Amino acid sequence: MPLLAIDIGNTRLKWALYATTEPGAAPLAQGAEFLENIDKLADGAWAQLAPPDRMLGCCVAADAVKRRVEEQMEELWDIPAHWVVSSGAEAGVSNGYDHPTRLGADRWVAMIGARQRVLVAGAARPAVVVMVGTAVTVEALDADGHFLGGLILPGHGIMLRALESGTAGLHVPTGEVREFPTNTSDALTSGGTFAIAGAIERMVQHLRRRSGTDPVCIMTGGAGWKMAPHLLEGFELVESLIFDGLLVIARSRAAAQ
Ligand SMILES: Nc1ncnc2c1ncn2[C@@H]1O[C@H](COP(=O)(O)OP(=O)(O)O)[C@@H](O)[C@H]1O
Ligand SMILES: CC(C)(COP(=O)(O)O)[C@@H](O)C(=O)NCCC(=O)O
Ligand SMILES: [K+]
Repeated sequence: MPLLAIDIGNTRLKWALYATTEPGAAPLAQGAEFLENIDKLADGAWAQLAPPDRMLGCCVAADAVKRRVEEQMEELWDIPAHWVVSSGAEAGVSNGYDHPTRLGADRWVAMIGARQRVLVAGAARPAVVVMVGTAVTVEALDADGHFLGGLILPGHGIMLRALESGTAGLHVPTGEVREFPTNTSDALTSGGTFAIAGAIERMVQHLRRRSGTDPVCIMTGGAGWKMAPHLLEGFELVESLIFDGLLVIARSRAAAQ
């Protein structure tokens, strides 16, 4: 029962083809495309795939992007596109958002993937789940799998572009992350990195105070590797977190049928 899993963010579409929904299954094939290239998927990366017989995705990009992806699928396969919508509860995670359906589907799916990793590792513990993509999100899950709330902040690229467009003198190449930056490039790169690191550390503190125990810390997203060396807390970098979450959801929905 090959499953095509798709994660559409504001910068890139990531996809992976799985033979089964077993936890930890390695994908048969996977790839990523910038959104400007998604109209070539049917003629390119997807052309040679073993045909999937189901698809499950999450999308936080515009509806027009989602439709373009559905068109690429229709060119090759006769399967419906199923997109996850955040809800009050799914696959063992409950949603504390004021309006559960307004929570970004990528955030919801990542938390469902993280919750499974926490439970597979042993006793139920609270978790901080960080995604570093176009934007950065920092979520708090309690030991019962309840989403307490989360932060949204600009990613590296948006921070730099905002500073460039809002000032006269900040047009410089990318710099290095330094504790004490001594040039404009390093000051900007370090400022962005430590802004994100600071937000993450605060959420870890908040959750530790709220739950009285050390949370599990999990990070994912295209720019996660940039942040990993600069965090005080021990974060596990899990590239496949959204796909893990999509597999959990696919399995739990199939079991409920
Ligand atoms: N090789 C790379 N290709 C694309 N993005 C990269 C790469 N390396 C780092 N990045 C960073 O990752 C971000 C995109 O991450 P991604 O998780 O795909 O974002 P989104 O889910 O918002 O589309 C970019 O904003 C960029 O800063
Ligand atoms: C926060 C996000 C923009 C993150 O998008 P990304 O960086 O993954 O492209 C996305 O999850 C979103 O549009 N969320 C809806 C608003 C919310 O979650 O409250
Ligand atoms: K994303």
